[in-house]
Amino acid sequence: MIESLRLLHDRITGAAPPPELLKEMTRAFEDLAVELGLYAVSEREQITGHRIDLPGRGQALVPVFTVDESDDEHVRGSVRFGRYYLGGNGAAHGGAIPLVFDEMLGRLANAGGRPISRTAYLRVDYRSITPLDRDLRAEAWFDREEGRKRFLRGAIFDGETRCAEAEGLFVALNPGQP
Ligand SMILES: CCCCCCCC/C=C\CCCCCCCC(=O)SCCNC(=O)CCNC(=O)[C@H](O)C(C)(C)COP(=O)(O)OP(=O)(O)OC[C@H]1O[C@@H](n2cnc3c(N)ncnc32)[C@H](O)[C@@H]1OP(=O)(O)O
Repeated sequence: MIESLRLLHDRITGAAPPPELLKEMTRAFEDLAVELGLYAVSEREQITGHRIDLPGRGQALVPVFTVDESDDEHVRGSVRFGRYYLGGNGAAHGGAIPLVFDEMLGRLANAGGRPISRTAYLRVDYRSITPLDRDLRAEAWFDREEGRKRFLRGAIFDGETRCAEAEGLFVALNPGQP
């Protein structure tokens, strides 16, 4: 379902259907929303975002980061920004790129049985445009750890071109901290 939703996001962004079809589709979306509303659950019970076995954890917010290899200190994989993430002129939106870094760095920060941490800051440097519809190489790694503070870094490449890089601080939560 989430795969279909991602495709739909891309197609909606890239289409200009005639007004009659737009009306028809809008009604169909509204009907779906009403039907899904009948099955609303709490955050704990929801499926999206909680299925670590599914691409993108089964959520449609963040472009899917596919892991090729990983250990407790590094992760290497690929990411592809579809049309939905267009900023302008073929380049990914500057807000979509930190989404991917937060996901990659955040997942790594919490990997290896470490206690859950939250992002305290995320700094992103945009080195070159990040093109849409291309498989980009993405990497994240642990820089250092100081008590509850975990400093991680990451980068996204298009071939040899460094598109963007990030540094994040993740702070391990104290017991009972939301
Ligand atoms: C995580 C969810 C898990 C869900 C599980 C689903 C299963 C899937 C598994 C995995 C997928 C995960 C993939 C996604 C990951 C995404 C993660 C996010 O995006 S989290 C949302 C955005 N972040 C917030 O909402 C934080 C809001 N802020 C806070 O809650 C607090 O400020 C927090 C926890 C960051 C720190 O607060 P304090 O009260 O616990 O601790 P203090 O004493 O303030 O800081 C501790 C140390 O850190 C430094 N520090 C804190 N913030 C700093 C900052 N912004 N810059 C520099 N230093 C900072 C402080 O100076 C202090 O350092 P000194 O010990 O004195 O050396």
